[in-house]
Amino acid sequence: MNGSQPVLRLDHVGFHRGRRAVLHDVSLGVRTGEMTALLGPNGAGKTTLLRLLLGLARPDSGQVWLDGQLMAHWSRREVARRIAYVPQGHAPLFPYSVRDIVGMGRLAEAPFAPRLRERDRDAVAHALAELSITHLAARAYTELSGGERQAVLLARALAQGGHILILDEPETGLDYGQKQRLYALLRRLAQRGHAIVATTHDPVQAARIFDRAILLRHGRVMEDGSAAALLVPVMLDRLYAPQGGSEE
Ligand SMILES: Nc1ncnc2c1ncn2[C@@H]1O[C@H](COP(=O)(O)OP(=O)(O)OP(=O)(O)O)[C@@H](O)[C@H]1O
Repeated sequence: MNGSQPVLRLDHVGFHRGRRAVLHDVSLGVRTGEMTALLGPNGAGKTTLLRLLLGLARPDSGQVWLDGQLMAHWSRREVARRIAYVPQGHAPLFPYSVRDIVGMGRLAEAPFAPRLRERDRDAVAHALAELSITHLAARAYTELSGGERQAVLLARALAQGGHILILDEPETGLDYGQKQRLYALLRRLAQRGHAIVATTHDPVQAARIFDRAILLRHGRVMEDGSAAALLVPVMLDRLYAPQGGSEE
């Protein structure tokens, strides 16, 4: 863990779905140069927490801070310039080309431009090359395999720029080699000064790859600390013990 100020922070955040509390008093900070894994059993609140970090949901109590300002004070476009998101299993209805999908990452920079400018095209080419998928540029996204799609969504996030990258279960559907390349890429981005946050259901890999782990259970932060220290069998047994119908 590094000692820098968090670029993204939840401060005593609570969130409800209808009358049910989904997150309770969650406080955490995300720092540049750091890879943070978010783990917890199904329904623990990981995706909800990501939505709050992305500014897509507003907390019922507490505050979300982005680059030292309340999230609510940033416009959607300003947020998109700072935070890129790689969602899970994204399947558009229309067969856009890979180049078009990655180009959509440039919309926050040039929302009204009729077509991509030269520097947008350069950013797209650079992102495709970084993910080693330049050869897929003209292919229809809808005709790609799951792993290829995941690489395209990552390229879109890279083309978008910004210093915070949030990923929802990014290793889903990837084979062993693709996973290793994904983790190496995330590490390179962290070393270049990105803050990386990813949910994962793979604690064994997360212990090896991530700097930090936040363990979420019943909508509360159970532990927050070094991934290697926290992601050990005794802790994982506690984290993934049957949740039952009520909170402990
Ligand atoms: N649209 C919704 N309406 C009502 N409740 C919801 C909705 N989305 C999620 N929930 C509930 O909020 C809680 C947290 O869900 P969330 O999707 O954040 O969990 P998660 O940790 O991401 O789970 P998973 O690992 O299964 O993806 C769950 O109890 C879920 O049933």
